[in-house]
Amino acid sequence: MPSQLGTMLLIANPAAQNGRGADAATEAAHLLRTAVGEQALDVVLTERPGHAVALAAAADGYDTVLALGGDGIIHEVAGGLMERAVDVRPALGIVPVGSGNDYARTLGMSCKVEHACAQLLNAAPHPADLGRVNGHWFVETLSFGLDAAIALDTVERRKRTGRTGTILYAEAGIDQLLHHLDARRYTASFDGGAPVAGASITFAVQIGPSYGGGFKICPNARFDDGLFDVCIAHPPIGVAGAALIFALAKSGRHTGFKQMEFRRVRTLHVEFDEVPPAQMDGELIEATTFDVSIEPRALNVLLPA
Ligand SMILES: Nc1ncnc2c1ncn2[C@@H]1O[C@H](COP(=O)(O)OP(=O)(O)OP(=O)(O)O)[C@@H](O)[C@H]1O
Repeated sequence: MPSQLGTMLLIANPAAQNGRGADAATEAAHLLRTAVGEQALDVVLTERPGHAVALAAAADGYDTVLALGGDGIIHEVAGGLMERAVDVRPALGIVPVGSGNDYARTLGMSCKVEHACAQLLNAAPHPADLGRVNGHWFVETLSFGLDAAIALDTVERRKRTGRTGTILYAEAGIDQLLHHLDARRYTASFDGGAPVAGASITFAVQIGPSYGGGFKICPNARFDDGLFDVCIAHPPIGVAGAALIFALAKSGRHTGFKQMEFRRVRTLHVEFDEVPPAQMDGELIEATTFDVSIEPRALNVLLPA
């Protein structure tokens, strides 16, 4: 079958989803090669964190680069592709094999390898916005506070207890809600406006709607509208209130609470009193000051038909 995707490079994280990435890469390579021919697809497995950035940056001669893994590997591949000049920048496709899969939700990609490959074979490129924070690119989410603390807690907890998946996230979430509902003081300037001082429990800067493994924190965010959607949860929020807001945020029904502030912006400068727990596409970022800007329609991504 002829493919519109041209020559493809599949960059796969064998360690994604606790090691399932390796088998998923074999399955995806078989399915794609069966459809497009042996010659049209090269496959490379990442060997360490950060490796996918270099692999994508060096993707000479490919029309399409596919990232197989979780949001972390998509983040790295997108960052590498953005190091390439625009006229030699392949389109990005994703085969979601992660724990959170937030970008997959935003793009409408299936988390079943077989279905995702079928979607890719019929996909069309569409320009997507990317975010930039302190020199790093991100595809979906940047956030400070509670959800970032949960994400970071899972890493330590996974090592300590060996737990994975929903149980791991539920334990980390309950622990953070009960014991670490910290308000963090910040000063923020939106679109170059006058600085605004405030305190936040969670402060999310979204390209698409999804963060934290499927929470629709900014339910109306669009990944191609040239704007960030910002959601700031202000104190006071008690444990019961936070649990309710989190439960409702799963389906984006938390927006009416008076503690929630929403904005749409192109740039943001935010300074915290001390280093907050912070994540971009699920990866740790450590700083007290964050300069954030949107690059509209920066990268062609493959969207299911
Ligand atoms: N070969 C490798 N060995 C160990 N870690 C790797 C390797 N290649 C990449 N990584 C790192 O693994 C981390 C997680 O990757 P990824 O997001 O693909 O999977 P995940 O954690 O299962 O999914 P999610 O981000 O959705 O939770 C990233 O920080 C990435 O840099």
